[in-house]
Amino acid sequence: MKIAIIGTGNLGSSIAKGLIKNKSFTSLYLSDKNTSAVKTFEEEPHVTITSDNAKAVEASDIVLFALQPRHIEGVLKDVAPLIKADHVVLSVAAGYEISRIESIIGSDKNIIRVMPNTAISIGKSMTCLSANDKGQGKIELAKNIFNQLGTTMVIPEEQIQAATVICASGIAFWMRLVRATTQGAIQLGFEAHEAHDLAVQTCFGSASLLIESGRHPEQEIDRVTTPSGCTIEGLNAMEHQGLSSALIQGIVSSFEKINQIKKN
Ligand SMILES: NC(=O)C1=CN([C@@H]2O[C@H](COP(=O)(O)OP(=O)(O)OC[C@H]3O[C@@H](n4cnc5c(N)ncnc54)[C@H](O)[C@@H]3O)[C@@H](O)[C@H]2O)C=CC1
Ligand SMILES: O=C(O)[C@@H]1CCC=N1
Repeated sequence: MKIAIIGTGNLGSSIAKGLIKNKSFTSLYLSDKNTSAVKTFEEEPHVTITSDNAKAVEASDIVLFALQPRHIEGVLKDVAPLIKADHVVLSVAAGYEISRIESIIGSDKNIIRVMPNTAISIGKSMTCLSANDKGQGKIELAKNIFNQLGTTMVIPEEQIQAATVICASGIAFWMRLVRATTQGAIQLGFEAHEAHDLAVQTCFGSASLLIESGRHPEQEIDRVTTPSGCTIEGLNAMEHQGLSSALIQGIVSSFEKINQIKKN
């Protein structure tokens, strides 16, 4: 596969790292106005670092646009004449609908919206995919790429905005929970690095329990909350402070922010 990533910032460089780790390409062009984030990859075999988007598009079959929503339109317009019917165009831009991409490069092109997260750099992304009519024929190709970098789910485009919040922004939400646990552990007397290690491994164990058991989180909570014990005391104190409600409100606020981003 000959892949180009246009925009190698936080997410583009994470995807590049995952692809390079997996060696899942015959050619990988990494194009950005500022290539500092991917300089470390320039010695990798079959990887080309460039600031020439057109060159990257012309050299590739799959073009992934990892640009901020406010920048993607200009770049799409620049390279539109170079995008052929055989190209597979992938966009990770939050709130930037397929219809807007089609209005620039045409609805006769293979277009797939991809919503991964930064865990893609270590092959642990939850990636949601949604294609236009022409792109339906390439959805298996996209699944093959992103299933090597984590797990995928094909969803209707109407759900990509929610997937952005749950799966992409979700990394930051879970990181904040880990950080808060670490702060609590420090208050209880652990050194910061010890607190971090305890919090991270417990978080990893919790997620692994759910993945491997297939059980509901509350079933696992019931296995921890000894009657009159410390766990239920802590959980109820958190809920009295609005823990679940705060998380849900944050998710909804994040979703609503994307509506504003769409208007830009
Ligand atoms: N960061 C994340 O965890 C996720 C981000 N996204 C989406 O991915 C997109 C990128 O987000 P980030 O990586 O966080 O942003 P970023 O700002 O870190 O990266 C964007 C890159 O685009 C480059 N760029 C800007 N104009 C360019 C041009 N004309 N030609 C070439 N490169 C150009 C910038 O130099 C920058 O390196 C956004 O649309 C965001 O909504 C989606 C899911 C997760
Ligand atoms: O925060 C943002 O807007 C982007 C989309 C999801 C993660 N980062």
